[in-house]
Amino acid sequence: MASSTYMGFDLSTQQLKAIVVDSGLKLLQEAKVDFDADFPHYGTSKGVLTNDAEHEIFAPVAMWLEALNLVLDRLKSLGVDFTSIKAISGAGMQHGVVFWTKEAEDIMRTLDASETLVKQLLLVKDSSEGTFSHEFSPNWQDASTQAQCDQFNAVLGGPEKLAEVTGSSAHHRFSGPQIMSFREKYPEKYANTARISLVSSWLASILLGKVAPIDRSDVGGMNLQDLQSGTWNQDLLTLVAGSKEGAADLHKKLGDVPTDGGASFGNISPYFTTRYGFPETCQIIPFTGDNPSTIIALPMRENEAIVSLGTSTTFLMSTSHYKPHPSYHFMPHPTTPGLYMFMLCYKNGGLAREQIRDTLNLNRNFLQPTTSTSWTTFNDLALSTPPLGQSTPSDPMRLGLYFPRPEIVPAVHAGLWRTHYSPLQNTLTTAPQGNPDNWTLPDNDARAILESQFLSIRLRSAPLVTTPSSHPDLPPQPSRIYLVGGGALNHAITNICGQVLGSAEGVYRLDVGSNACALGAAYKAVWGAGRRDGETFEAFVGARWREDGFVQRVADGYEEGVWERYGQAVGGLEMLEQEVVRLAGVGGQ
Ligand SMILES: Nc1ncnc2c1ncn2[C@@H]1O[C@H](COP(=O)(O)OP(=O)(O)O)[C@@H](O)[C@H]1O
Ligand SMILES: O=C(CO)[C@@H](O)[C@H](O)COP(=O)(O)O
Repeated sequence: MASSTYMGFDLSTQQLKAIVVDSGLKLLQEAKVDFDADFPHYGTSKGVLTNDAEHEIFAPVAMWLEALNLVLDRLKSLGVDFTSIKAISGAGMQHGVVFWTKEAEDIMRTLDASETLVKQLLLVKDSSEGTFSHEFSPNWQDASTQAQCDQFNAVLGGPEKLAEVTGSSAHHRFSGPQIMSFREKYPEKYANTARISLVSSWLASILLGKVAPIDRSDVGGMNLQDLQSGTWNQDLLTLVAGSKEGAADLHKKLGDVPTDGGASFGNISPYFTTRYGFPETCQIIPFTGDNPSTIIALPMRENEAIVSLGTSTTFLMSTSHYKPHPSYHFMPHPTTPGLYMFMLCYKNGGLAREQIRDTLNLNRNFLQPTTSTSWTTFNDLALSTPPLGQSTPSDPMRLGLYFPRPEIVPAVHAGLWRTHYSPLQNTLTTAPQGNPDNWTLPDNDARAILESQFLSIRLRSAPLVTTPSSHPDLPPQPSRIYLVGGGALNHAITNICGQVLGSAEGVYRLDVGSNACALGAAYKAVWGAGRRDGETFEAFVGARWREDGFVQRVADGYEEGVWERYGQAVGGLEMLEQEVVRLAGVGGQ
């Protein structure tokens, strides 16, 4: 009999990825579906659709259904033996919600394995029939819910109080404000909604054949749960539902949240056993958010950090200290009670870097300037430019903010600002504007955008980092930084990340497969199905983890002199942000 294998999914902005590992955590196979490239008929760009007039960003649920069939077909053609898959878990981009009709579970129970999911589950347009009461899922980049966020921030007595209770102040993308906006905009569809899933629990539900509970960690991206007690906050439910009676109904729509992140939801649905050959006993282990799943792709220790360089940039730490603040997020840890995930999230990550790359390529007049996606010019310029554009430490520092989309941190409208900061006088010496003197455009942007992105992380993570225990002589900084996501493949990005943020033991890249969230999900499946009574995720994975095969050191991290110079620049960045918020007005997130 073949030995057991485990599957992990990641349903992210631009792709659905699936991987298979063995019980020793070894990666066996992986496959992906790229939404824009594989499904041009949905008309998405970078995985989403937009309604610019209302700042809405969303994705078609049907596209994800089609992707699930296709990614499994692809694994099959790679030779994956589905009969040995003992358990499945997964990750979904955070905050997005899917609305189910009351007919949904009946329809899911009676699926015909010879037909595709999309054909059988799709909404029957403008009626309550079908599985989904709304054909789209709001995306985390959506910025349409300012009015709802204002009420969220007010209802408990201010953004600080909301952050203390739910782990975050109100954010446009968070599920609570999104559900409230859905009820106000589409009251009939809301009334036709029997259940509400997050993206992660939605994918688990499809595989399970009934609506799966929301995950203990992903619930931290909703602005709805009291994280300390693990219960829905009644004032917030009442706000979203519009009345006290509505709050009880909303509670039913959301369901209860189990506390054990490893306890099986049950067996896989017969649709998948018949169509793909999964065993009837294959377990569905709770699916979590993509960021919580990323922190379990590595056995993280105190004072270590992950920088995830995907469509969004996120900075993640695992900590036992719950210190909520309106400008960042705390969420329950996906596997381990008593631990939390600290997170900073930036909307302008990979796509903002790509925009500078494309301008540079266009400017160099490459053979096919408009279609070149090569990072060579970007990297050469980033690495050949001195830190902060300074020839000597007394020169003004070049600092920029690159926000093609409204930003979360700081919460500000879209825009592009460049300036000079004098560390000696502690002032901005030129007004923030698009094109200042002594700034060679677009060449100087390559280094400046990377510095700006990492300086923002350094500014906001400072309260969380301590003196590395392995290097007690060094100033407070992460002991180690692990990079994951598409941008981690880029050596200019990895080097500049280490120079700005430090990292006593160096900068590492996760070197297993191409996707950390899917890997974390697969590890959770192995743990959920294989743990002994009371065995923690850390102990279980730690016993199977091999540093030499799983991570690679890609940059030095702390460089004496350079790190200190970036320390001065942090003050300049903070000043630039304040000035930009003053000029452009709060409006992002
Ligand atoms: N060599 C590279 N250098 C810089 N960025 C890269 C490189 N390869 C991929 N990327 C970036 O990675 C991003 C996708 O990363 P990924 O982790 O797959 O994202 P997501 O999970 O959000 O779909 C793209 O926006 C792309 O710009
Ligand atoms: O909004 C957040 C976190 O709060 C994003 O991190 C999303 O969870 C999706 O990120 P990608 O993996 O698609 O970059």
